[in-house]
Amino acid sequence: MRTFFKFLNTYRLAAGTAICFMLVELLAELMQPYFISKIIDQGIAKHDMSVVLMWGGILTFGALAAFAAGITSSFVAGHASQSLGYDIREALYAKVQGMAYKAFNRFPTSSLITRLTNDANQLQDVVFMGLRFFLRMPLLVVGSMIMALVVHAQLGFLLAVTVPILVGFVMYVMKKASVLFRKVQTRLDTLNGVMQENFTGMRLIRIFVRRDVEGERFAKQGSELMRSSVSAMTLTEFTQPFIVFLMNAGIIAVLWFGHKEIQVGTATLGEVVAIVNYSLRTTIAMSMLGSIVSTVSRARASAQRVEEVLTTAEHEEIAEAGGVKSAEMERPLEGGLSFEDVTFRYPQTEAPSLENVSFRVAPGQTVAIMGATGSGKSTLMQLIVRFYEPDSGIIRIGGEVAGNVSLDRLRGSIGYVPQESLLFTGSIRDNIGWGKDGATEEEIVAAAKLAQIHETVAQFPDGYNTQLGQRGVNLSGGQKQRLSIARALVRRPSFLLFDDSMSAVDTRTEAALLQALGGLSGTTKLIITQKISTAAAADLILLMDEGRLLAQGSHEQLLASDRLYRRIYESQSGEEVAAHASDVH
Ligand SMILES: Nc1ncnc2c1ncn2[C@@H]1O[C@H](COP(=O)(O)OP(=O)(O)OP(=O)(O)O)[C@@H](O)[C@H]1O
Repeated sequence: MRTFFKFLNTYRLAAGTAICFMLVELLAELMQPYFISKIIDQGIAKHDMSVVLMWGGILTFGALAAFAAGITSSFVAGHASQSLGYDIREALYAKVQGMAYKAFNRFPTSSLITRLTNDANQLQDVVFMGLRFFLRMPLLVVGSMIMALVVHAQLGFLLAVTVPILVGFVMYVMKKASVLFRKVQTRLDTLNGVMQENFTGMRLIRIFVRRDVEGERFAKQGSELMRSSVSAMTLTEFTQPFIVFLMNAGIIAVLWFGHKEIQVGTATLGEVVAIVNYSLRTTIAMSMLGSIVSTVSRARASAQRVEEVLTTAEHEEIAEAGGVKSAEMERPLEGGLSFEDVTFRYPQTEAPSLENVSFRVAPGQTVAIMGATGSGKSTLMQLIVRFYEPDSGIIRIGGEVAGNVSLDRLRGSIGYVPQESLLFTGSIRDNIGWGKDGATEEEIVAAAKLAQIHETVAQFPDGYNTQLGQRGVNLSGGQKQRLSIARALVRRPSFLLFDDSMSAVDTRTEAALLQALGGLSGTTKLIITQKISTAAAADLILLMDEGRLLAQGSHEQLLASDRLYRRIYESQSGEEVAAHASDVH
């Protein structure tokens, strides 16, 4: 809650204004039953029209004042709450963007989305409700009690007894509901997670004919969300009828005793009407407490969830303040790369994913990284881009210790092509140009040519303006891979990292691509691959197994010295002969 109040602090002036106008509205409202009692007792009972007109005029003025103050208060409260919602979403977004990769992995994407949308909305709602009703309702209740006691002490006492019992009850419900609403929010996260997986995996679900199974999974999560929502709502909704019931019993008691008091002359009709009126207003205020309880309970759960993200301590180093970068920071890293006895294990993992790995790559060289799945190839790349820091050992990039280079400079010198190509909604030009701020048309076309995708793009009716659907659905796997290669190449980086990102590219295109990359003499290239043909063309091959570097050397050296490499070579050379034969036909 502390973080939430920090956000609220920015709007203390608006909040104060909304509360002041709300108090004017409240005061005008509280005086109304009193004025009505005057009209009845001093005007109607005594047949004095001038008194009726005078108090009637005051009553009308009071009602208009309440109306105007209410609208102003609502307007200011609305503005403050929407702005606060905006601030919370912005802060969450910035936090998530800057979060260290290992911390980011702790929050499922769907949960982060729920926190940025649903939870931020809950906090926005609670501020509006808070400024408009939280203070007004208790004040209306207390004010009505005081006014009832002022109007008639004995009858007012009835109201004064009922209210504290109800307040105690409401507090109890609020505590219970908070726990239940936290459960609702977690269930919503899970449901969003299932939805996200379902929509992104739509093709797979259809091909595997898993629609029924996935439908059931969705229905199961949906019904769990419904069940926990129902139990939370039941608790809060039960409070309202209970409050109304008790208050109505109080009103009956006021009417009963009021009737007796009027008979013996210790109370007037106007006084009884005023007390009933105050009781009715208290009933309305108390029954609104039900929805206040539910809003506060949800907001408490949401505030905790927002706080969890905002107080995450692990973040990447902050980008240079105000975007002002010195020439030194801007200067790209150039040269080779080395690992010196590097060991790394993922957080909460026992076995190291990289163990005592050492190798050296000269500037401009091409390195092929091979190994079985899970042998640590991608991990090695994640350490180069500093998603994680090594537990021991040193990584040098461009002659500098990677950990000492600013992230902006380090990553600005790298072109990275991920295992799964991820494209954005927009044109092909936008997607390639995304790799470099202000990339020119020539740079985009040159990158596309290098990535062997230019001819394909040129054949599209809209060329580089072709719009890509969500995640590039209207492209083939190989086309997507080549586009994401072009996106990395447009940066003209000093280092290129390919994380098994040519798997969907056919052999002939891959050969052309590798030849084109060979021409980038100033760029150091690291290519994770399963193909001997790619490895054979590299200056250095790293053969990985269970996080260790089994062997390293050129194709010829490894053929001569390493049994595993020879086995892979032999198993693939048959395939290559077959592939070559099919190319010829
Ligand atoms: N985020 C993570 N948290 C914990 N362990 C991980 C994480 N990512 C990978 N690992 C583990 O680290 C080891 C190396 O994984 P890595 O992804 O580097 O393998 P890889 O050689 O690239 O495999 P593949 O060829 O299948 O992509 C594996 O045992 C894997 O289970």
